[in-house]
Amino acid sequence: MAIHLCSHPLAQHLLTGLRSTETNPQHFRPLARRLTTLLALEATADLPTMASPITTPLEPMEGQVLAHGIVVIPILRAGLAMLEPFLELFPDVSVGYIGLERDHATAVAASYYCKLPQVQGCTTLVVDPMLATGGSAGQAIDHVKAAGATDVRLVCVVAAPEGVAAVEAAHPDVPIYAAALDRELNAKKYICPGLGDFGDRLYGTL
Ligand SMILES: O=P(O)(O)OC[C@H]1O[C@H](OP(=O)(O)OP(=O)(O)O)[C@H](O)[C@@H]1O
Ligand SMILES: O=c1cc[nH]c(=O)[nH]1
Ligand SMILES: [Mg+2]
Repeated sequence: MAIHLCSHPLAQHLLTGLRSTETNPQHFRPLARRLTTLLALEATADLPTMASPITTPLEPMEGQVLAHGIVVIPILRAGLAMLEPFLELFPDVSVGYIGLERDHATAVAASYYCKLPQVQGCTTLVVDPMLATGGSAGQAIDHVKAAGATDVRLVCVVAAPEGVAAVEAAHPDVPIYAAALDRELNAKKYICPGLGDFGDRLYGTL
């Protein structure tokens, strides 16, 4: 499976807080932000750099800067929880938005919004905390590839084996970064043990 799991102990500590029913939206949001910082670093650890001549206060030297632009695309609405840490780490990023919502009965995601920046030549990070059936992530990746993205990465908090398999089958070139690979989907296509509906936990909706 093309999944990279974040091995940092802090990631598991933060994820445990997100999973607990005792965590209300007020505490859920900062936990999600802190965990995303770790995931963002993991998902970008191999970004290419290029030489940049600079002068320190002592002497000239050849520094290194990021070689390509970065695009971040949160899948609305839960993916919004993961945007801010990317903006803090990479202030130059361009941001696109893809709106997708699963039908409560069928769990099939329908698209309701798509606004993408220029993606050609950039590293495009699609961010969505939950990879369940993989329907939402697969559709989002279809959109960004149709816009010309080639280096595409998917960053999630919790993945289900079913979603990983679906993304890997449709987009074998797209690596997945997550904090956990959970056991399975239940009959309603929720991830178990999971953390419930991320969007509802984030925004206090039901
Ligand atoms: O892998 P899938 O089976 O497609 O499920 C994952 C999707 O489900 C959730 O979104 P939801 O449809 O609940 O929308 P929301 O973010 O607006 O709550 C989640 O944020 C993912 O986008
Ligand atoms: O477990 C799940 C599955 C899909 N979406 C969520 O927010 N949680
Ligand atoms: Mg939801």
